[in-house]
Amino acid sequence: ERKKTYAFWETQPVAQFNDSVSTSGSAEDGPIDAPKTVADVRQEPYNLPESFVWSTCDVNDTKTVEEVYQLLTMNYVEDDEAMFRFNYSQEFLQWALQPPGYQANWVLGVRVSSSGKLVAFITGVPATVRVRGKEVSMVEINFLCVHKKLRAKRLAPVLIKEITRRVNLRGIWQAAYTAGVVLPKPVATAQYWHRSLNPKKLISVGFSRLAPRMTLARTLKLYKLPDQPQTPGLRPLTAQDVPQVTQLLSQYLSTYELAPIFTEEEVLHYLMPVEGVIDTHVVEDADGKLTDMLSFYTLPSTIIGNPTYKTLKAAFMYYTVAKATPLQQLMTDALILAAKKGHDVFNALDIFENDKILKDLKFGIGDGRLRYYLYNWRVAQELKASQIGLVLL
Ligand SMILES: CCCCCCCCCCCCCC(=O)CSCCNC(=O)CCNC(=O)[C@H](O)C(C)(C)COP(=O)(O)OP(=O)(O)OC[C@H]1O[C@@H](n2cnc3c(N)ncnc32)[C@H](O)[C@@H]1OP(=O)(O)O
Ligand SMILES: CN(C)Cc1n[nH]c2ccc(-c3ccc(F)cc3OCCn3ccnc3)cc12
Repeated sequence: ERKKTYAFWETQPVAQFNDSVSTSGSAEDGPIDAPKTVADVRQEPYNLPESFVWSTCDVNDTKTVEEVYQLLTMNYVEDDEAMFRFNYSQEFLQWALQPPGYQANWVLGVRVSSSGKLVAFITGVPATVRVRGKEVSMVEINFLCVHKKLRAKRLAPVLIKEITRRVNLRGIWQAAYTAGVVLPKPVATAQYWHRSLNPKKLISVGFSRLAPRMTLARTLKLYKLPDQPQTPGLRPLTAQDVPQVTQLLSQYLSTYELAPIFTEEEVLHYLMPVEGVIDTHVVEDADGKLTDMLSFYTLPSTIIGNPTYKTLKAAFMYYTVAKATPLQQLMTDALILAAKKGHDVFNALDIFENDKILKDLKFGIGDGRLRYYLYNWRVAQELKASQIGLVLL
């Protein structure tokens, strides 16, 4: 639901709900804040409440990434019924937080001074994002987390202001982020959908329910998939494919109003397969040309309080380009590959052209939405989900 007042967000350079609609309609897209230089940026860190200290977290350090994992696995995002909580793996965090150009001091934690216990976290990674035709250097903000015992103490605004300060010190003034909650002010709202891969487990953990007048046997039959992908020439991405895939992906992403601009180094980092983290396949034709690609990432959820099953293994649709192959066929292969790797469910947003194929591929609509936000960047017009070509982890 939408709050009436946002005491913190009303102080920030973000579009507000009560912003007067530009009558002239000619309002250009652009920064909300007056231009600043690095010299204008506050030099000292923001003050934390007594007994807390800032602590940059090196996720390459085994002990530190374990501490980050423990904080998130117990205190990060839950679904609305508090049945599931995201359980990002340590390998996933190392992948997500160390793309080309990453800044160590943008992986920001808060520790209890006396015990050293990690109790809050927020991260930023660099990204070049095209917004309605304008290329903007940004950070993607993610993994904002405050320990359950420290909630509603206004710690989040301090974390947000401090990471903003650190990013500004590097001459970056915009950010992109997504959230399930409504904040001032979404640039787009996406709906999430789920495709059952292991209906028996999903029903037994309460993720899905047996449809009316459906038996379990009939349900298993409904979601059954072939054991092997169907598209000829489908194979895992290799490093040699990166130049071609960068071309293929960049051309496709340029058709969206909000999308990343990837260098070859970023394509190598974000799409090179990492076991249990990111899976990318390409379609190679008879002449050795790459005509399509599909990718999904693995993000399990803890099943809160279930004695039999501990984890729900979910695949999340990432970047997919269907050029020579019909999108429906390519996505069916993604489902087959995810099922083959033991995923219980395949999640997707109704961004890209996904709304055309979700129903035919037997996705069911989810119980919530993911909102897209920009910091210090006004867009004259909210975007439709189908104009979004950006996936945040
Ligand atoms: C130029 C660079 C700029 C970089 C920065 C860009 C901006 C980046 C922004 C961050 C993007 C993160 C993206 C991301 O990580 C993906 S969204 C996932 C966020 N994390 C979770 O949901 C984990 C579980 N929840 C928690 O850990 C806490 O509830 C959190 C930490 C969420 C809030 O802690 P708390 O103890 O429950 O609350 P207080 O400390 O008392 O603070 C209350 C204030 O926080 C506002 N709030 C609540 N949830 C928020 C959310 N998801 N984004 C932004 N703001 C959020 C809320 O509206 C209120 O402000 P208001 O008074 O105006 O209403
Ligand atoms: C994106 N990234 C920033 C993580 C993140 N934060 N907040 C969120 C709210 C929804 C989704 C989401 C995105 C796509 C999807 F198919 C299902 C989703 O959530 C299901 C509900 N749920 C929440 C937790 N466990 C289950 C992600 C996120």
